[in-house]
Amino acid sequence: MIAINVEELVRRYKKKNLLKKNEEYVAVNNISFQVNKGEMFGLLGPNGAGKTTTIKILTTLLFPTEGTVNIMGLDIRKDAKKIRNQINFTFGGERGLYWRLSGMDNLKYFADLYNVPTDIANKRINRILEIIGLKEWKNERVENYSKGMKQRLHIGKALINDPEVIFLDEPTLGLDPVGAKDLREIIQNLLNLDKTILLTTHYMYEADLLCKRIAVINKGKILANDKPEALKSLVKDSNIFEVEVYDIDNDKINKIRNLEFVQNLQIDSNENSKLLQIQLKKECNISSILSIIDDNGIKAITNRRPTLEDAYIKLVGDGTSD
Ligand SMILES: Nc1ncnc2c1ncn2[C@@H]1O[C@H](COP(=O)(O)OP(=O)(O)OP(=O)(O)O)[C@@H](O)[C@H]1O
Repeated sequence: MIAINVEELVRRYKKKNLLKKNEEYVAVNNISFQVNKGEMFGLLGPNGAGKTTTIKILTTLLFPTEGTVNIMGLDIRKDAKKIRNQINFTFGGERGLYWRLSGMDNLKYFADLYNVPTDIANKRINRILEIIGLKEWKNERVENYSKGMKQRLHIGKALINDPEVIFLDEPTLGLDPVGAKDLREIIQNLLNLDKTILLTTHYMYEADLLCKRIAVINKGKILANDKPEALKSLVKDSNIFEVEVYDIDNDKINKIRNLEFVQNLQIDSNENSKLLQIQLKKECNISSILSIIDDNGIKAITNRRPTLEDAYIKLVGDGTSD
């Protein structure tokens, strides 16, 4: 069964610039995708790609400009109220919880909002506290929770109406590696409860680990929609060459980018160094790269197999062109 069906969805915003009153900005530009019941589906894309706009439409918070959306067979335009009973969502960040209440009282409050009968709510809340690993902390005020615990409570909040479909917008944003790992396990376990999940994330590793299928979205359009393995095969014929240098100027970077066997170049800047991640065709001449950066103080060189992140960079580009 199809849980989420999106067809030719378009969302335009009026531009905020007062001088260009009637100009519109297309945030979601004719996208279509389906998510099967019980599946975890990932929506990946850079800032401003249109992910949050899409989720807001799917959760009935924003009206679509064009196109159709069905959630559990219900039409987003006609059955928004019924849909709201079958879905829930988290929009990351720390807002939306009552910090002066305990975790348990937060959940009780949200159960009330959904009119869950008290006896069912009590059982459900106990179960939720187990799922999100906050049983021992249930009477502690949320203001004393760590960021990871707050995010777990957000997931708990999203389970309070026992929804069929859950939308998670960047659930692990800003968490430390251990907090993020714990949360990923909790999210993974939601599939055992037969939930359908639509997840947005900036972390490729996370999408690769959790999602059965992934749509890569950029500038409002879907560039690819496939299993992680299939996306990775987009870069199976390339090699990733990583060079860490103390510093490098734009001229040299452009010289490397223009080498005929260089498919992509991504730079991660740290305080004391820059990491160049260079996607190379199979047939390449590494020494010509090294001769360009020879005098820049090379700290480290590695050669590695491509990951989902490399496939993503190939699809979305490295941010140098518009
Ligand atoms: N209310 C609004 N009015 C005008 N433009 C908007 C509005 N909300 C979003 N946009 C624009 O629509 C585009 C898509 O935004 P959206 O928030 O959906 O992207 P996103 O993929 O979720 O990005 P991020 O990862 O940064 O959250 C952006 O260019 C954004 O500036």
